Amino acid sequence: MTEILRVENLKKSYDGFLAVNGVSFAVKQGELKALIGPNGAGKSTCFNMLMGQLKPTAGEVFFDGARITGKRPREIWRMGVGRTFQITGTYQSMTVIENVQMALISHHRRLYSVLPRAWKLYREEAFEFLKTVSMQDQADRPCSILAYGDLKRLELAIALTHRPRLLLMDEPTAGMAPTARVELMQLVADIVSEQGVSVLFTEHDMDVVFAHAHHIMVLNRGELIADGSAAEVRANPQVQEVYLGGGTLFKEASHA
Ligand SMILES: Nc1ncnc2c1ncn2[C@@H]1O[C@H](COP(=O)(O)OP(=O)(O)OP(=O)(O)O)[C@@H](O)[C@H]1O
Repeated sequence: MTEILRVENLKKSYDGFLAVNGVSFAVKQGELKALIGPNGAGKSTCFNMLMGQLKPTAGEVFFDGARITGKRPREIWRMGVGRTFQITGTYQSMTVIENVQMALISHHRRLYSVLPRAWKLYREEAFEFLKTVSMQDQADRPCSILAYGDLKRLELAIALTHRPRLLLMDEPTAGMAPTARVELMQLVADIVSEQGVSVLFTEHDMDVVFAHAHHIMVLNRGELIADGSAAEVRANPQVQEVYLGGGTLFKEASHA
C-alpha cells in the first residue's frame, strides 16, 4: 500500500519541555490508524504539527511524498489533509444541507461571488454527501436542534466535501454515548473502505479503537512506544505498563 503520510523524528519543545520527542511513523492509503496514549502524552501536539497549527522544533512531515513541514494549515488543507475537531464547528442558524452547501462553496472557492444565490448552489452534491453519512432525511432541519451524534456525522460530511485523501480526527467520539461512538466509527470505517481515504484519529475510548482501527500507535510522554496491529499493541509489555493504572486497554482486550 502507498504511504500517504510520513512523519520523521518529529519533536516539539515547550520552553525546553519535550512534549513530542522524536516521533516517526507512516499512514498508508486506505488505512484507519489510531494514535492513543494517556492524558498529556502528546497526541494533540502531534496532530497540531501535522495540520500546521504548531511549528515542529525538529523533524519532517511528508504528505503524499511532498514536504509539508511548517506549511500553513490552509495550505495543508488545500493539498488534501482534512480535519475534524473535538468541538463541532457547524453554523447553528443554518439547516443541515446549507452547512454542507457552504462547505462546497468554500471548496470550489466561490465564497464571495455567489453569496446572493448561495442557497441554490451545490444542493444536489450536498445531498449526496448527506447520504454518505445517512443524514439525507435531516437535510432541512436546523442544526441548532440536532442531537450531538448527528452533529458529529454532519461534521464528517463537511470534512468530506473537500475530498481529503487523509482525514485527521481528534477524538471524534468525545462526548458521545457508547453506542453512538461505535456507530460513528463504523461509519468512518465504511467510508475508509469504500472511498480509500486514510484516517488518523486520536481516541480515549478503547472499545472504539480496538473495534475499528487497522493499526494502533501508542504515545507515552512524547515517545512512540508501539505501532502495530491490535494484537501486537495489546501484547506489548511497555504498553501494558503504561495502561496498567487505568486498565481500560485490558478490559476491552479481554472480550475482543
Ligand atoms: N502550549 C503549551 N505550552 C506548554 N506545555 C504544553 C502546551 N501544550 C501542551 N503542553 C504540554 O505538553 C504535553 C502534551 O500535551 P498534549 O495536549 O499534546 O497531550 P495529549 O496526549 O493530547 O493529552 P490529552 O489526551 O489530555 O488531550 C502535556 O504535558 C501538556 O501539559
